[in-house]
Amino acid sequence: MTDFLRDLNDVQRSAVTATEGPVMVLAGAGSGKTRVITYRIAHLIRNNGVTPYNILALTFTNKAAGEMRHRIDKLLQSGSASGLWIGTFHSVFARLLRSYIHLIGYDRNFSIFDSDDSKSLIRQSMNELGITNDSLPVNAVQSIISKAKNSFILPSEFQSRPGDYNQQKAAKVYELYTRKLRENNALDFDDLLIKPLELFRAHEAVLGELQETFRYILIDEYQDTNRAQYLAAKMLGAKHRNIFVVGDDAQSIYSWRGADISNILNFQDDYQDSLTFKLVENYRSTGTILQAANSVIRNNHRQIKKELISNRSAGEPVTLIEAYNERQEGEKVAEHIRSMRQKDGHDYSGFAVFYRTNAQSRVLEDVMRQNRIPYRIFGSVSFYKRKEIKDAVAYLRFIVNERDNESLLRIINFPPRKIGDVSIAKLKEYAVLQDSSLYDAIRNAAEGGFQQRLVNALESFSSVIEKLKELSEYGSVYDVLSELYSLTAIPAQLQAENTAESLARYDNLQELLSMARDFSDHNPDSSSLGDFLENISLASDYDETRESDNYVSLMTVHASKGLEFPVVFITGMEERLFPLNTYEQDELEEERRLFYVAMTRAQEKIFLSWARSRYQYGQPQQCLRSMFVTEIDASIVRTESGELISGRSSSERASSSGTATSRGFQSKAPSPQSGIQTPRQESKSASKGFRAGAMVHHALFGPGMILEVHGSGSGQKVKIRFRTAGDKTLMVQYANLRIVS
Ligand SMILES: Nc1ncnc2c1ncn2[C@@H]1O[C@H](COP(=O)(O)OP(=O)(O)OP(=O)(O)O)[C@@H](O)[C@H]1O
Ligand SMILES: [Mg+2]
Repeated sequence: MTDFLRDLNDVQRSAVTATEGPVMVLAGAGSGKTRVITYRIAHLIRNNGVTPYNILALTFTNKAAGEMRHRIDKLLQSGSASGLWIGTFHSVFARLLRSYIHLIGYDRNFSIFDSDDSKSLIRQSMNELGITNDSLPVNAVQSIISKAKNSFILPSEFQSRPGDYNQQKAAKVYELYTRKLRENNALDFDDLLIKPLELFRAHEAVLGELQETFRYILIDEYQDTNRAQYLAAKMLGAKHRNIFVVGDDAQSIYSWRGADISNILNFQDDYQDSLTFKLVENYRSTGTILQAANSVIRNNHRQIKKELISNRSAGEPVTLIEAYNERQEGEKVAEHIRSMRQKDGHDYSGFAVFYRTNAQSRVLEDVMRQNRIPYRIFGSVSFYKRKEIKDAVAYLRFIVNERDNESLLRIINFPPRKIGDVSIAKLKEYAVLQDSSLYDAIRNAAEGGFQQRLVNALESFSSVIEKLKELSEYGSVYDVLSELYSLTAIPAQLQAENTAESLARYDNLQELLSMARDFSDHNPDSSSLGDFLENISLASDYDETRESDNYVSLMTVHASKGLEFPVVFITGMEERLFPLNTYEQDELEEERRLFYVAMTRAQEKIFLSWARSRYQYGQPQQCLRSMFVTEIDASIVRTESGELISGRSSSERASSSGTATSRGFQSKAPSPQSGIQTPRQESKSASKGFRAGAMVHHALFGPGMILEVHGSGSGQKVKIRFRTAGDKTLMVQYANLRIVS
């Protein structure tokens, strides 16, 4: 046994050394689940002599994979982990598909479409089917298709399912969209998960080979796997059955993406002989932080009871920041960062600022900039989603995959070559007539009877492509990209424009060039364009961080999963923001788990902030403090001046006297009860407004949220969760309830 196992507590060590057969670790935040995976891999390699190539480790982000690899290398004190399969489901499966996808009718050089590309293809499909965005929004269709894919329902099956009119229309789009993806030789993100399943089912020999390769499978954040991921893991692990999963049901926050918490609950059913370990000691956070997190998550009904105790001292109380608007909220956050830096000597990198929705980041970002606090923002418009980057990447993608019409259409007239939509439509027709690809039609345009002007423009385009293609055969990614810049003069144009925006875009293109150089330097063996593109396609918003930099991290709560920071600010603690508009109990519980995730990222100190007024939907809205704040044990929460907080805030009092309007009155989707109303008007229509999820106020019990509504008329009863008084069922007729929002 090697020394490093001493860095683990007894249960962790048992989980690490129980290497054979199915094992699950079910444990709360910060209890060392990720650490156990890391050590287990090191143990398999060092102490059990397993070849790294036979180990498959699946993490939630590429960054987590990188860190894990780095730690394993450190534990083994050599490069002996090379060959290890480690990455996200998406990246590992993309790698597998590069080897085998020809067996199910794609070329190995397939493109990976991001969600914008896929939306554009769905829009095209809808157009062709004569379905307008007004009758059925493209976003809705995209989400229906994605859900179907994640549940592993193929178009044919989806079409034969009974469904309402919209479902049926979506089913048609799904079918055409699938066909178009294939024509483009492209996969969307969901395909990266389901194509392997298709492959495994159709080609048992391939599955057998992979089962043999992956003798040990380890999965982090198992609570957030969806059905396709679950099935894939199960199939790959079926032979050796050395499948090791770690997770925390209280941190399941991706059900909107199809994650299925029952995967964790079913593990024991699937593997009757499995071992389960529970880790109860939290090494990350102070006692106070855990007390705060535990007091909140206790309000969820659906959870596996787990114990979590801190092995650290109580530490500092939670500080609640109250601001009059979102700008002051940001200012206060910046002020606390500045003063804590001076007082406690934290680096900027010791601070993280979280928000529930991306829209909140703009003001926070402004404030950081104005206060000269270095920051980095994750998850808004990610680097790779910027127009100039997408344009350059589209060129690269097209060079690799000539059938990628999405990319082709993006670049054919960029920079402008006077090739308009009408010409493109004609070219498409010509391609169909010739039974050729669109690019072949372009190359043969001279024979197609098109105007000479157009033929010339197309020739100038294809000559750029052909030159770059040739260069990509022997040149590095860096060479290809610099040649692209010079042939198209895109950066030069931006520089010449000389506006703040164009210069920022110029800088981004230069950044892409440095990345290409970096990539070529770090991957001398595989510096192919295809690999570079794969890295780009699979980079997620939260992967953009660089270790050495010293900056404050700004990110959504979703992006914070698995991470830890000494000081955490959770902003926008307001009703209808965090928790976000929720009407269903399930959704509220998911919001609460999100809040739990946010709090448990903190090691030393949590700040919660909220604004009494916030600009939303184009106008300032009055806000109520989040019910989640009240759920935290009041004894450990202090105001900025160090006082205990009272159960209700000043604005809640204001609203109960009928002077303030709540943001909640203006809902995004117009409904009979929407529009700005005063609480007084609202209470007149009170009986109509009683619905699960509505916030109400009771003279005696104070604020609460309706969980269930039973009956109607004079017999109507409602079950309400009061913030301080707990759950009560009341008769509407007598309860004198006022609907707050
Ligand atoms: N036995 C231990 N001794 C010292 N430190 C530990 C031990 N176990 C875990 N830690 C530290 O505690 C912190 C939390 O561990 P880790 O990130 O593995 O927890 P986790 O269960 O994966 O958390 P999350 O649920 O948030 O993903 C890390 O900094 C880790 O290094
Ligand atoms: Mg973890």
